[in-house]
Amino acid sequence: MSNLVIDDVSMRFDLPGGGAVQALKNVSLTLKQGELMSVLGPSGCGKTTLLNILAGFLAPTEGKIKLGDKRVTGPSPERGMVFQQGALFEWMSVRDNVGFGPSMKGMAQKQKREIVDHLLDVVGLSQFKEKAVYELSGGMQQRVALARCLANEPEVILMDEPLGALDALTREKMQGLVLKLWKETGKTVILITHSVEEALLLGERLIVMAPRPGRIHREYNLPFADMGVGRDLREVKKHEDFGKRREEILSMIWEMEEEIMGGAEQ
Ligand SMILES: Nc1ncnc2c1ncn2[C@@H]1O[C@H](COP(=O)(O)OP(=O)(O)OP(=O)(O)O)[C@@H](O)[C@H]1O
Repeated sequence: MSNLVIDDVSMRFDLPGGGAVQALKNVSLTLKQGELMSVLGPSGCGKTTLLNILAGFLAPTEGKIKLGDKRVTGPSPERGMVFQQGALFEWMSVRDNVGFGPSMKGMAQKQKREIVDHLLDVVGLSQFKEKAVYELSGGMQQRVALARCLANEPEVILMDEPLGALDALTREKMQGLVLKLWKETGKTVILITHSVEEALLLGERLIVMAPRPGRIHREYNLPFADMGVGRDLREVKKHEDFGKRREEILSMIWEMEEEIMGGAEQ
């Protein structure tokens, strides 16, 4: 069981013209294997910076990240990333995109085919194996991105606004798919979103971050992700507590945004 530990992480960006931005300050958090956490917060509070540090794309200026016993010092297939869009190989078929990681590992053709077929079945794209990525809709492309990430057998899946570019209906379907994959695979998942509803639906833990410096402002443990597995998510949204939490968090973020705007106008 590999816990993901964020241990007193701070990140400062030195600016070329002098000065610095404190993007994160003293962020600490432990995620148990298999936990699903969503991250919300106003623009500039350090969400993407935190995800990039977890992915190993950035080294924190202070503190450390550990996955199990291992310290994170760079990117690795054990921490898979799903971006908003544009991270697929457009000219390759769906099958080759999903099989890319296993190919890089030198996996035998037969085993690779089995893994790819299974994952395309899981994400509902078995009929589209031979299509080129550019022939698919945005929602289908994100299904490919999820399958491609899973093909690397990551322990942790990091998602940066993975559903942000989709229309409302497709987004809702994909939220259901994320819940299904989370439950079926037992992976640890961290998902950044700008949507309060999505964060409530897709976070058994939810953190709200605050800016200047980027830090954890509030943390919630929520029942809605578990409730939503295999269910119509619209039913979950009708839950009385869902509405209450949505209003509470919306007001919290609204106030932070107002403060930022106030600061910017001075
Ligand atoms: N490479 C960089 N150099 C300088 N400043 C940076 C760099 N990357 C991020 N920042 C700054 O760090 C802060 C946090 O940025 P980050 O992109 O992590 O925020 P965010 O919460 O993901 O924002 P958004 O919701 O708008 O995507 C911002 O003030 C941003 O301008």
